This record gives sequence, structure tokens and C-alpha cells, in this order.
Amino acid sequence: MNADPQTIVFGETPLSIESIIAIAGEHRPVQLSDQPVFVQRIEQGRQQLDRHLAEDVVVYGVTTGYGDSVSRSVAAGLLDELPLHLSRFHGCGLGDPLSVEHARAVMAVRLASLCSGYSGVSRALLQQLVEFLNHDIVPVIPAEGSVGASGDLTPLSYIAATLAGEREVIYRGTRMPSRQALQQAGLQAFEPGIKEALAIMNGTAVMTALTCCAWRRAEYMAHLAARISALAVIGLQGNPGHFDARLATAKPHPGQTDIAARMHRDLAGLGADYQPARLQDRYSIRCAPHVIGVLADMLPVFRQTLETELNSANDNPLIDPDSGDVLHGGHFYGGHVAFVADSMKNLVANIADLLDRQLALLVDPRFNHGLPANLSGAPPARASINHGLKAVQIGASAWAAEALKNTMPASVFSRSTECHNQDKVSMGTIAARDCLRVLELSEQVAAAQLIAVHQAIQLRLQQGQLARQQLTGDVQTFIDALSETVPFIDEDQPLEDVLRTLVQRIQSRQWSLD
Ligand SMILES: N[C@@H](Cc1ccc(O)cc1)C(=O)O
Repeated sequence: MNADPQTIVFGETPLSIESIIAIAGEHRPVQLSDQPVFVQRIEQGRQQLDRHLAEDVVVYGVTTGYGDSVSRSVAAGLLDELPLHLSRFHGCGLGDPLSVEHARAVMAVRLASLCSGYSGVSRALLQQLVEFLNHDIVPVIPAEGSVGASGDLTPLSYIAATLAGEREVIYRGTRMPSRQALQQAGLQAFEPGIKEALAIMNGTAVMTALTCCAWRRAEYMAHLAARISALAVIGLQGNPGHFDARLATAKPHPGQTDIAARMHRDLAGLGADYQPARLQDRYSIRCAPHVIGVLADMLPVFRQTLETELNSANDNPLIDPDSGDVLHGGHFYGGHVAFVADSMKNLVANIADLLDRQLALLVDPRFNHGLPANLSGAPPARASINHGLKAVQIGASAWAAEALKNTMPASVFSRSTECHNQDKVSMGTIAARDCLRVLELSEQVAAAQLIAVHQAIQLRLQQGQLARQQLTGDVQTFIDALSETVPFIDEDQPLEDVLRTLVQRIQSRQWSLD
């Protein structure tokens, strides 16, 4: 069915983190499967719900009030109005809006979940989400106000509302009322039928989407940190023997082994005659694979959890597609995602700390084995007025500290809310937002350390303590690419623009590190 190989199809095979990122960031087109099994499954779910309604079965959120108001039954004449009430009373989010990329990821993740066929929603609802993604109509979703268990009710209410032509969206770069964007795109508002607003809102899509985006950045951070650490070894005249494959075999965590191998490969050009300045380097150098490797080892575990969550029915109630039975449960509870985000931010912040410690060694003549103070490249006659990377290091210390400060797990701050119906909640969305913030700060530390390792290597080359042929082809290419952005720092100059460009390059995964 799928003519355009670029198109990502929902309703057939499970989606990966990469497909979510491709939809969110690269605007890959999406479509619903037209396979009869999928079409039937979706139609059946809806018919079964209608049947329950006709038979006066009590279904939570369809014939009852929401949450703790479950014990209130809704008069038959008001049932149709109930869905829009849900999205409307949850229109109380605060904080900055999610970025366009993140809001698109949220829509894609919610669509994946609804396509699992347990939510009893119509194909028309799924199609409206497809249209929003393909026309790039992006709901403005305030980031704050979810406890992450009862789903991401409040932020997801902005999806339910905008599909229905309420609240605001970003369309063609302009913030405007959703109704106006729908009109301009030639689409109709989709007013949710019974259970449909609940199905959109009662799930973990915001935290899952944000954590998928974080996962991709964390993966790049692990590989970049390995490259930076290898360059720090070169700058500090460190000992490449710490990354010997035989050491890795003796403690074979696969992620750690991979990081050590990457570093060892990057150091292979130093040659047999190379003499390190010390027999054993300080831990931020010697143990780099042991710090970065924990993240590298946990990423596959995190991936499995995130992909299970994103392809799951994390809604309530569910409609069993085979029997049609209504299953009342708590799949909107985001405990798994909360744990992934809380853990990932800890591992990423540890890398920021590692890079900041390496930077501290590089700028300090007591530890850097013959490099100038603050790595200043000023000639001796002008050394007294030049300060090299002094302020960049101070900045990196601040960013590392802030990253570390944000590692406090969010999930341990569960609090009872909503009249004690939601008396244990995940706080997974806060964990996911923290994780993204920790990544941003860590990327800033990495940018600072990129300037430092670049400068250290240029100084070693100038001082004749390193020959260009001692750098592998990959390392030469990387240093040359850095030199397009990073100047040799001799005279004092503002480096904000350089740092910002580097952060942007890191976030767009500019350099191929494999
Ligand atoms: N998540 C709740 C539903 C709910 C919806 C809206 C609320 O305001 C509160 C709770 C449940 O399924 O039980």
C-alpha cells in the first residue's frame, strides 16, 4: 500500500524511537494502515463501545464522570457533551509551550498508542491526527501541569482541543486559533465522540515523546563524549593503554567496551614510540569508559522500555478487541517512563561532570603537562593580558553544576491529588522535562570541552609535541571540521557565538561519530 518509502505507516509494525524522531524533527509523512485487520480492529472497537452504550452498560468516562467523579452517572441526554467537557476543564496548563518538534513527537506517540486498537476510538480521530502531522498543524501545549499518572491529562487536552478546532496551534510558522489553521489547511474540526477525548488524554504520550527525544540526544552524547575524551587524552599526553581491548574483555559490559574501543581507535595514531606523561591518568581520563559506558549500557534497556510504552495501549478503560469487554485499569500510570527519564538524566549529568573534570585538567598548568595556563595561545609578550579559556571553564562548571542539581529523581515526589483518586502518581513528565534540561546543559559543557580539546591539540601541534600524522584520519577530519567553527584562541574574545554554534551542531548530530 505504501507508495512513498519515506512514509511512516501506523497500525502495522511497532514504531521505533527513530521513527518518532523522523516524524517529529524531519517531518516525515505518516499514514494509517489500510490493511483489513487494522481497519476491522479499529471499527470493531468503536462498534463494541456503541453496543455497550445501547445495552446501558456502565463504562467509566463514557457514562460516568471523570476520575473521582466515577460514582456520578451521566444523564443519557448529556453523554455527547461529556468529551468536550474533559478537554475544556483540563485547559489549565502553564509554563513554556513544548517546542514544535516535541509537540509533533507527542502527537505521533499518541497516534501509535491509539492505533494499538484497545481504545475504542474512531478511524476519523486517528485520521485527524494524521492530518495534523502531515499539514504540520502543531498544538501549542504548555509543558507544565501533569502528574504523569492519570496520563498526561492536561497537556494532552491541548491535542484533543485543537483537533476539535479549539485553542491555538502553530501553522506555517504563525501562532493562530486552531479553527483558523483548520480552515487554511482545508480541514474540518473533529469533535470527539463518546470516550474519544478521554482516549486522547488518558495516557503517557507527553512523557514518552519527550523521553524518546531525550534518548536520541543521550545516544549522541555518549558517542561524542567518547570522542572528546580521546581528544583530551591527546591534549593531556595521557596513556592510551587504559583503553586496551584486553582490559575491556576482563570486565565486559558491552557499552563500556564499545566506548573504550572507540577511544582506543581514536588514539591509535599516537604510535608505538609514544610516551605518556604519567603511567596512570586521573580518573576523569582513565575511567571515561566506565562513566560514559553506563549510559551506553543502559540505552538499549531504556529503548526497550520506551518502545514498549509507545506502542502500548496506555489508556483507560480499554476495550478488549476480541471479546469487546470493557477493562478498567491503570495503564495511564507512567512509572516506567519516569524511571527511564530519571535514570537517563543521572547518567547524562555524570558525563557532563566527567567532561567538566577533564576541562579542569586541561586548563591548569599543574595538571596539563606543559600547556599554557587557561590554554591561552597568546605569544609570551602578550600573555599577561590574555586569559584563554578561563571564563569558558567557569561557564562549564556552572552548567555541570546545574545539570547535576537537576538529577533529583522526580518520581519520588509522588503526591496524592484529585480527591485522593490519584493518590500515587509517576511524575514522569517532570522527569522527562528535567532529562531534556540536563541534556541541554550537558551539551553546553560538551561545547566548552570541544573548544578546549581543539585548542590543546592546536597548541601541541604548534609546540612540536604532536605531529599531525599522530592523529588518525577520523580524528583529523573531526578536528578540521571543528576548526571551521572554533578559532585558535590567542587574543581574548567573546566565545558565546562559538559555543551556541557548537551546541546547535551537537543537537543536530552534525558530526558522524561511527
Ligand atoms: N485517569 C483517570 C481519568 C481522569 C480523567 C480526568 C480527570 O480530571 C481525572 C481522572 C482514570 O482513568 O481513572
